[in-house]
Amino acid sequence: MGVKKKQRPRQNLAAGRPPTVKRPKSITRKATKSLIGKIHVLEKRRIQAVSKGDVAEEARITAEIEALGGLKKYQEASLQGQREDRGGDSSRVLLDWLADDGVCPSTTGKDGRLRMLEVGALSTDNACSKSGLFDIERIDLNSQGDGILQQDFMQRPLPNEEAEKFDIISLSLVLNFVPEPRGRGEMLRRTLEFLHASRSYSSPPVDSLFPSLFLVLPAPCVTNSRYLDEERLEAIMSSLGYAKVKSKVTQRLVYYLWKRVAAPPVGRQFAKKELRSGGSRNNFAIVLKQEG
Ligand SMILES: C[S@@+](CC[C@H](N)C(=O)[O-])C[C@H]1O[C@@H](n2cnc3c(N)ncnc32)[C@H](O)[C@@H]1O
Repeated sequence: MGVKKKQRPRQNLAAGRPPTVKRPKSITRKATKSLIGKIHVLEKRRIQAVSKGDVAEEARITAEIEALGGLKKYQEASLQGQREDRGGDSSRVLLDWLADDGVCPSTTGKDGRLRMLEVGALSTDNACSKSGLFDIERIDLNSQGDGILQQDFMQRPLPNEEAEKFDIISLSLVLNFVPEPRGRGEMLRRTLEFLHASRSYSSPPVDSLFPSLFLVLPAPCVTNSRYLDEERLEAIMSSLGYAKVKSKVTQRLVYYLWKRVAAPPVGRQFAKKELRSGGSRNNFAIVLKQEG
C-alpha cells in the first residue's frame, strides 16, 4: 500500500508572489465611475453658485471638490477608464474608421500628416499618437506632463492664419465635463474657429472624412437624456455646418466623426427642450444660442 502524500491546501497565484511584488494601485471600476460622477455634479453646482454670485457657496463646493482630490484625481480616474480592461482608449475607434476607409500614413501622400488638436489630452501615447497619421497639439486644463499644454480650449487664442488651423479636433469625453448646457454649445461652436473650413485633400479617402470633429460622450448623454437624442444632436451639429460621417454606440460610450461641410447658416438656436420624459432619464443637454 502506497503512502498517501499529505495534501497542502490550495493557494491562489497571488499567494505565491514574493511579498515585495505589489500590484499597481488601481481604483475599482465602480469607484472610478462614482468619483467622476461626483465631480461632475459638484462642478455643475459650482458654476451655478458663480452665476448667482454666491461666493461662500462657490468656496464651499470648491473645497468639496478639492477634498475628493480635485481635477488631478478626476484625471487619474479617467486614465483608468482608458485601460484595455476598462474599454480602452477611445481614439482607437477613430483609427479603425480611418483604416476601414483606407486612410493610413502611406495614403495621405501629398497631404502629409494631418494636424490634430486634442482637447482634454491625458497622455501622449494613445492610439492616435502612435498611429503616424497625425501631428498632434495636445491641451488640457491640467497638464499631466511634457507634450500637453496647460490651456483652456475656451481661452485658446484664435488662429491668425490658415496654417495654424487643424484637420481634426478631438473632443473625447470633454463636452460632458462642461457643466452647463450653454457652455457645451459654445464649445462646439468654438471648434469651427480652429478647423480648416474648406480644405481639399489630394487623397480621396482623406477628402471624404476631413476636416472633422471626433466627438466622444458617455452613451447615456444621447441614449437616455431628457433633452438630447441622436436627432437633436444631428440637428445641432448640422446647424454648425457639420455632417455625421461615422458613428458608433456601445453600452458605455457614443463616438462620432463629424465632417465640416458648409458654412453654418446664421441664427439657428437650440433651447433646452424636453424630448423624452421619464423618471429614469438624465438631464444632459446642449444649448446653442446666437453668437455674440
Ligand atoms: C474625462 S477626461 C477625458 C480624457 C481623454 N480625452 C479621454 O477620452 O479619456 C476630460 C479631460 O478634459 C479636460 N478638459 C475639460 N474641459 C476642458 C477645456 N475647456 N480645455 C481643455 N481641457 C479640458 C479635463 O481637464 C480632463 O482632463
